[in-house]
Amino acid sequence: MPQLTSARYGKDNIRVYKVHRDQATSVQTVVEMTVCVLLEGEIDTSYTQADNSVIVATDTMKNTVYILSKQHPVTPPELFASIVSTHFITTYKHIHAAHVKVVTHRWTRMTVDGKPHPHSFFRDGAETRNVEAVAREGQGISIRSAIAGLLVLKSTGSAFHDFVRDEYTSLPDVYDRILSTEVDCGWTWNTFDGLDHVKSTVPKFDEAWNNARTITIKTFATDSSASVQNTMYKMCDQILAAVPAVAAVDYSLPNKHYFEIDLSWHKGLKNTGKDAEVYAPQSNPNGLIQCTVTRQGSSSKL
Ligand SMILES: O=c1[nH]c(=O)c2[nH]c(=O)[nH]c2[nH]1
Repeated sequence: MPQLTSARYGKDNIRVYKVHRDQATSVQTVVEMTVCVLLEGEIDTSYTQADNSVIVATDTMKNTVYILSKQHPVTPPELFASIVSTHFITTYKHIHAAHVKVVTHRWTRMTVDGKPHPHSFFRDGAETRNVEAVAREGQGISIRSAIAGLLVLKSTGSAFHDFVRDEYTSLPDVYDRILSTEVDCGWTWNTFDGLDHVKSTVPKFDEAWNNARTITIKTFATDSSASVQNTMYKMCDQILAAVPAVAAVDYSLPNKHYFEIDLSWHKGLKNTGKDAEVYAPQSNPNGLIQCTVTRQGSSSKL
């Protein structure tokens, strides 16, 4: 007999734009986000017995996201994701968990003639602010906040040497290399009792995002990097110290390689080692280095 061992469904890629118009100043502020809602609960019969009576239509989920966007603040995203996920577990008795992911895209205010423009914005990069909230009946709300898609590069200040060397190894020790990665940095909050607990934490969410972003950028730039592994661990350590309400910090960093090009075959042109100036950026394969760091004495293990 087959057995349904896990079931979750919902609406992905719900795109929402919300504008706030300040009547007094005529300054407008915009938020654009992409939302995913996935529900769990007593929905097995919809899969096993064609019982649609337990299905909240994914179209209804989309409508709900629009309506809640109108009725509530959409920032900080930690609050909005908690509002949406709590809505689903409190509105439908048979829905016991709601996973809500909110990806906020950048619309940065333009500066025109040295002044912030009241209603014009530009997309300054593919970086997004991501939040995943899971409201689970009787178990509160768990939230992971993240920075994703932040592309960074340093042209020196990074080395990689003294790694395992055996008959499979061809990579030379490098004492000065280019380091580039697309940052995916997440921080998981101590579990919230419920929506009121999230509401009382609102001022901390933007502060944590700012701290994580500043620490990531500053450490990337200033660390004399021995490896991606060591540099990312230093970032985690500082974020844990800066944000006490966070239980764990995680990074996933692709190592975007830039290879030297030997041009000596062309009239003895010197372009390797200390003479290297022109490099070949690589798309693949790439290293992928990940870690999660928690506080000492915490029970969670890697
Ligand atoms: O920082 C690095 N970590 C590695 O594990 C690794 N492996 C590799 O080939 N280059 C690098 N660089």
